[in-house]
Formats: sequence, structure tokens, C-alpha cells
Amino acid sequence: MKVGNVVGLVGWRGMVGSVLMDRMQAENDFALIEPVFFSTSNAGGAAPAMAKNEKTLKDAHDIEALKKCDIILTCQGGDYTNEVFPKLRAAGWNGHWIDAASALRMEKDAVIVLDPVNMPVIKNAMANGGKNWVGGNCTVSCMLMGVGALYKAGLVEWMSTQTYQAASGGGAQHMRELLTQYGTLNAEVKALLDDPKSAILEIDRMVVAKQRALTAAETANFGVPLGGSLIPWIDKDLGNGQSREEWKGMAETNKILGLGADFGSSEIPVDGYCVRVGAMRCHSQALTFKLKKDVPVADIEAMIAADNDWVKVVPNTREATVQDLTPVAVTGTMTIPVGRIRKLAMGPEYVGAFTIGDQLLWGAAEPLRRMLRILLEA
Ligand SMILES: NC(=O)C1=CN([C@@H]2O[C@H](COP(=O)(O)OP(=O)(O)OC[C@H]3O[C@@H](n4cnc5c(N)ncnc54)[C@H](OP(=O)(O)O)[C@@H]3O)[C@@H](O)[C@H]2O)C=CC1
Ligand SMILES: N[C@@H](CC(=O)OP(=O)(O)O)C(=O)O
Repeated sequence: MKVGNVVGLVGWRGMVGSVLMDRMQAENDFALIEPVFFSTSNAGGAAPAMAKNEKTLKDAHDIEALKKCDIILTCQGGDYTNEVFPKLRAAGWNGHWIDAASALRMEKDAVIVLDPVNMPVIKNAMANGGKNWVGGNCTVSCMLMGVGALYKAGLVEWMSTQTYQAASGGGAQHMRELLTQYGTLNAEVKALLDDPKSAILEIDRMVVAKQRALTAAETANFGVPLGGSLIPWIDKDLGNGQSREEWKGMAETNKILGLGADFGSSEIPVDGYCVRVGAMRCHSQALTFKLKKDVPVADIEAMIAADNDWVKVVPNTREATVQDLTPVAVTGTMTIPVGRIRKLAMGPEYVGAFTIGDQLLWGAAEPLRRMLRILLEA
């Protein structure tokens, strides 16, 4: 049955929501929909310029107003989802719910959407009346956009990932805090930096003393200094030695691919360490694969390159790597570079790769707007 085009937009002015709005405008998605903009803080205020018939903001907690939408697309966060979604379904709403938050991701009736990787899973769920569509964890989505080809080909026995995750994964305040810390550290040693004859170990001593002396207000978001440091723990402590971000690696990768008990198959082991680094909005990751067989590097590169329109294989040379395989090169682009592809010393089935993605684009906003399109064009 054709899906109606009244689309409720919640969380549109947040960081993820703003990236989503930009992409929807760039792709002319608003031409296809009748948008209704919601707010948790400013109901009755003016809707943004993309509004058509509904020029004022509706209350994002008003179930009756939400019920009028054929599709609701939310980037408001997990607390909002946990509060509103059950009420809306209990009130009999049968529309499509598209969500950036992790709250519903592992529910049996929710699909983690990443259509360049799992269109068959999405289509199958649509055919079976699926209505709940959730964006994946940013690290997992960016990784699968890069190396999904190896999974699709059934080549992966297991994968280990070591991540280098940007401040943006924590939210806007985390990005501000990182930059403020960099500024504070620079200011601390500026006079010595300006003097080419000053001793680098003195600068280093002053920087670490300042990092250790940062106030609670200066580390309010990350809890400890991130500028000039790193934090090898992201998200909750699961109590078994693993962080929740690390747990998502295996749980979400398999669910996206349609693997695991719910699909009547076994899961592919995925594990490693998730680390917060002082990058702004690109998540990077070093991957180690154990393949089921020895596949030549050229064949692996060709499979990855042919997988989708956004992945780009970066030649495993120093020059290409430092130019094209950095957060600075990737930020704000849809490109998912995969480089450093090589056989590892452990044996011919062991392959290494390094990949990067903008965690606000493919990691958050883009799979959602593409799901909206899939529904509208079904
Ligand atoms: N940050 C990330 O990397 C990722 C986040 N997500 C999910 O998306 C959710 C939203 O994340 P994110 O966009 O970072 O959250 P934000 O904090 O940027 O935005 C969330 C909401 O906060 C309200 N808000 C309050 N003050 C402001 C302000 N000054 N500027 C803008 N909005 C403001 C807005 O709601 P209102 O207009 O109603 O007042 C907005 O929709 C997360 O909770 C998470 O579930 C998913 C993937 C990645
Ligand atoms: N946890 C991610 C960001 C995020 O929002 O993840 P999730 O959508 O799985 O909650 C990070 O900190 O980098």
C-alpha cells in the first residue's frame, strides 16, 4: 500500500537533525513530502523555511498531533523515543517511525537501516508490514559502508575493530569542550611556543600539568581531558569488561546483515576496542579480518570499490594515505575511504584495513533520509 507523505520531523534543529535537514534540502526531499515540524521546547513558534502548509511548530509530546503523520522521523534522542513511541503505538498509530536513537534498535520488530548494505533486509521487513526503522550506531554504519562487500560475499570469519571516534559522537557540547581544551592548552604555553629557542620538554611539562589541572567545568562532558589525550571507553560499562559501544559492534553488524538467531543463522564474531580521540566529527577504525580463505589483495580492493557509490579504495601508499585517509579529508563529505588494505603477518587469510566516515552523515542522518525515500517511493 502506498505510504502517505505527511512527515512529522522531530529533533530537526539538533546537530544530527541539522545535518539531516541540509541533506534533505540538497536531495530535494521536501518536494516529496508535506512536512510537519515538531518541537519539545517551542510549540507554537515559527517552523523553518522548508515548512509548507503547517507554518507553526507542533508540540512533540502531543500524541494527537503526531498521530496525523504518515511517517515520523526523529533525531530527538532516546529519552524522547522511550517516552513517546510506546504512547503513540498504544494510541493506535500505525505509521512509519524512523529514528536516529539507539532505543529501539535491537527490538525484534525494528530494522537497522543502511540500505546500500541491507536493502534485502529492509525490503523483506516492508513486505512483512514492518513500521519501525532505526539508524545504526555511527561506527558500525560507517564500517559497513566501507567493507560491507566482504560480508556480503560471505568471506568474513571474524573481524576485530579498533576505533578512533570523534568528539561529535557525544554531541555538540562535547565538540565545544574539546576545542576549548585545545585552546586552554595552547594559551598555557603560547609564550614558549612563540620562542623558537624554548625547550620542548618544558612545554610538554606545562601542558600535562595544565591537563591534570583542568577544572570540573572544563571536563564536564568527557569527565577527563580529551584534548592532547584519548579515552579508551565509550558509552556504558556492561560489567563484563566490555563497553556498550564495543558490544554494538557485533550486535548491530549482525542485525544489519540479517544474521543471528532471529534470522535462523549464526553470528559473525566482531569485537575490539572503542576509543574517543580528539577528532571533530569523523570516526576512524583499524580493522583486522580473518577471512574464510586466502583472497588476493587486488580482488579484495576490487570487491570493496565496486560495492556502492560512496566507498573509495585508497591505494596503500604513504602519499595517498596521508592525503585521503584522514578525518580532515573526509569531514563533511559522503565519501567512505578504505585504505591500508594489506595481508597481515599472521597468515594469508588475515587482512588489515583502515576506514573513515563522517559520523553525522553516513553515521547518523543519511541512512534515515534514504529510508524516508524508500518508503515514499515504494
Ligand atoms: N551525536 C551523534 O553523533 C549521534 C546522535 N544520534 C542520536 O540523535 C540524538 C540527537 O543527537 P544530537 O543531534 O547530537 O542532539 P542535540 O542535543 O544537538 O539536539 C537534540 C535536541 O535538543 C534540543 N535543543 C536544545 N538546545 C538546543 C540548541 N541550542 N541547539 C539545537 N538544539 C537544541 C532540540 O530540541 P527542540 O527543538 O525540541 O528543543 C534538539 O532537537 C541523540 O540523542 C542520539 O539518540 C545518533 C547518531 C549519532
Ligand atoms: N556512541 C556514539 C554516538 C551515538 O550516538 O551512538 P548510538 O547512536 O549508538 O547511541 C559515539 O559516542 O561516538
